[in-house]
Amino acid sequence: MRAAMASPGYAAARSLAMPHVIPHEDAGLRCTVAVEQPLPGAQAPRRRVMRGALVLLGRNELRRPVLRVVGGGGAPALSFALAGDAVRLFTRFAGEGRAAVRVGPGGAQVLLSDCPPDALRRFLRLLRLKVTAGPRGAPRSPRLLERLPPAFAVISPLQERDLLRAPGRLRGGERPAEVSPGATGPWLPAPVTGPRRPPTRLSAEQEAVLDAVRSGKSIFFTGCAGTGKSFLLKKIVGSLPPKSTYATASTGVAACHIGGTTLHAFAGIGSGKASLEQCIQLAERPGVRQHWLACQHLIIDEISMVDGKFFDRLEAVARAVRKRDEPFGGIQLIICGDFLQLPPVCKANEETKFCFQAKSWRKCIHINMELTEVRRQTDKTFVSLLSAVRLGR
Ligand SMILES: Nc1ncnc2c1ncn2[C@@H]1O[C@H](COP(=O)(O)OP(=O)(O)OP(=O)(O)O)[C@@H](O)[C@H]1O
Repeated sequence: MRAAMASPGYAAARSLAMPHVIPHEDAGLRCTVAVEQPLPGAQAPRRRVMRGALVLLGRNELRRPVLRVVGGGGAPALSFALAGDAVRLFTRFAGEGRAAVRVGPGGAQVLLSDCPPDALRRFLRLLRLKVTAGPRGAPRSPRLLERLPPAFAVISPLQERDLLRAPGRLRGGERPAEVSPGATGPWLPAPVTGPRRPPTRLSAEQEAVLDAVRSGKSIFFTGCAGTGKSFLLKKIVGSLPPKSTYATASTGVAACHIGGTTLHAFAGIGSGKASLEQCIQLAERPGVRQHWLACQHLIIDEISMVDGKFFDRLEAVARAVRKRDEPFGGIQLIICGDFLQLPPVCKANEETKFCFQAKSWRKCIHINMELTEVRRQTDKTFVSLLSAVRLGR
């Protein structure tokens, strides 16, 4: 319940102040939506783009699944009755936060982009299963409804009966299978082949960290080796909008693990040892500046190896380039690492500071959390030995 309340869909629906459309975690998605509707006689479809729209999956008064798109600025919502067999999903790029839903034989398409990939996958799975399990025999001409259906209700969470009604190949597995654009035949995707891995669930303490990230506050979380810091970071990356999220780490190897880049490559200020003015100039180069401006969520893994002075320099550069006075120029920081592991790399006789000793650390980090449950080993004696070594005992 806590996770559902913290979900983007839940928050988005609350902000609409529409108590009857508060979705559970999977039924609402905040993203950019382009609606393309073919016009009779016209060569190009009519296209309408809505940024920051809320996409809801619900049912109308006939209990048929409906996809509703609520744009900003008080524009009327668009609702599409999902016409059973004519619905097609294009999910090849779901991992990059993009997908398309062709809503009926008329060819109208709802294109979703800049979605948190994990939320998008869950939404598509729910849509696929609910449409499959819903009443068969679609209305003859599925259409864009002119008026909101009087009885739009957010669709219920997946229940056992939905799974039982769905074809066997859709029942298990969290991974949405892919339908390539232009594919013919029934809209249902090909079965996922190969051994099915059990779905991985976050532990309660990992879930609490994810909730804190979703609250929008800047967070540092730590934990000894094997507590699932990198595992959780991947989940965090998957829960944030791709266009404004930058996953970085102090080293290339750590960056690879979370599918990101190094913090130095992102920042574009070299070692950061030049004067602040020079660093700002470097960060304002084309190609670097765009990243600084687009970034809303900056993830930094293996923070123990980032020098405190470099962190202070980044913080000052962020405020200057983004022209915002808030700490780190208003970027949400999601920082992870274990200060009892590797320290910052430095030359002989060079003085270094850990990041938590940086002047700007306290004003930048709002929440500190610790993961305590070791997930890599189950042998308790070995885990306590490792813990003693970590603490230098
Ligand atoms: N919730 C979970 N469910 C299943 N497996 C998990 C979970 N959390 C972590 N793991 C597994 O535990 C192992 C250790 O996780 P991970 O490498 O993320 O730890 P870490 O804290 O980053 O370790 P290190 O500090 O050594 O890099 C991995 O094999 C990971 O897949």
